[in-house]
Amino acid sequence: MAPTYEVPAKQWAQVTEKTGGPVTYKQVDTPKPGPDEVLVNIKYSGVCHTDYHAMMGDWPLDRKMPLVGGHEGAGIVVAKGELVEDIPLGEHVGVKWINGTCLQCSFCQAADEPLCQKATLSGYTVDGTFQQYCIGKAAHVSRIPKEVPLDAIAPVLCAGITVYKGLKESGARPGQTVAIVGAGGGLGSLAQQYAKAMGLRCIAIDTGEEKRKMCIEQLGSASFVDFATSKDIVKDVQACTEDGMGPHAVLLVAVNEKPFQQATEYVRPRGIVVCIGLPANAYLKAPVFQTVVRMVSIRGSYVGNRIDSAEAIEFFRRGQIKAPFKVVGLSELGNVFDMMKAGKIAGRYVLDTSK
Ligand SMILES: NC(=O)c1ccc[n+]([C@@H]2O[C@H](COP(=O)([O-])OP(=O)(O)OC[C@H]3O[C@@H](n4cnc5c(N)ncnc54)[C@H](O)[C@@H]3O)[C@@H](O)[C@H]2O)c1
Ligand SMILES: [Zn+2]
Ligand SMILES: [Zn+2]
Repeated sequence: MAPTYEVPAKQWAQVTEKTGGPVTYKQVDTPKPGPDEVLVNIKYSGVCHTDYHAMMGDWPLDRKMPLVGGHEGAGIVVAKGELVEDIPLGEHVGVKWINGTCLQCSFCQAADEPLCQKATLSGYTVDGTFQQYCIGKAAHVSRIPKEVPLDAIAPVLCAGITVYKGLKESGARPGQTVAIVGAGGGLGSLAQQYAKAMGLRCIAIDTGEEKRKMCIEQLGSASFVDFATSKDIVKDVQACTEDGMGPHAVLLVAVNEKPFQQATEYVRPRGIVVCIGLPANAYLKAPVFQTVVRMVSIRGSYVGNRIDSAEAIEFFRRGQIKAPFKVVGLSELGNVFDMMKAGKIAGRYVLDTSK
């Protein structure tokens, strides 16, 4: 028999009350699931740079306010609506950025649900995972096998899915080289592990000794270029490839505009530049002549669909994804945002919602 759960009327949450923050740790009402929704007791939530952008109002996309952010939530289904038949109470699930979509439009029909115009976004247009109890559409929560630890899988639910999808979009094939720009952060650290599991060689680009060490010694990148000390990024990145012609693909997961202007210069002829990071007010710029005669492609990649999500979790379950993360209490989100703003986080912070 499926277990039953007692759900408290009030719960702890981190709430953004106005653009620019800060977040306030306080008790709020526990939400109730609608007919096609589940209520998830979030045990752990990763902190993605997107959550910081959401608090700051960095993007030309409306969000709810006040807002409970967070979209890397891992937990247990403790209640569900009457239409939910295939998810038993007690199931381990993940709440990701795409909280729900219409399932009817041409994008949803083609399994391109991140492009659904009616998509609801966790921690952005609906309250997210920086709380103890969070709502997800049953059709969109990700199943997490019971043997997978909920703290370590949390960052996979946005960062992992997104870079896994981005690597697919990069067209890079086993044996080829991909540059990861922003390699020391949450997306970047996972990108190196997925790339390695996919048989790719990585050039990590970020700054500082701690991140260099993590990328080379823990995450298995072949080389590291420090963007802050390099005198010529283009030359230095190209020098990391055997023939000096540059990487076959570039994954841009940095939070600054500058590398978005540089990547087309060092990518290999016929290479693909995949834009994933979303710095505020940023533009892409590339020289037309070199882009044409070197046959360079530039594309965007946005989270992943449900099967990308399931595959990203399965890579983790098989033991192929080991990226460093630090666990602190939900009450400490404000400090995590401060470190994030300063670029001081190597890997990911994960919040324990019980503290
Ligand atoms: N497209 C998507 O679907 C998607 C999904 C999730 C996150 N994002 C975005 O991806 C970005 C990264 O998120 P995160 O959580 O990994 O952030 P993070 O703060 O953990 O990491 C960002 C890293 O970029 C590095 N960086 C800054 N300037 C750089 C430069 N000039 N060159 C190289 N590296 C540089 C920083 O040192 C840091 O290590 C954010 O903008 C986030 O909103 C996009
Ligand atoms: Zn749709
Ligand atoms: Zn995210």
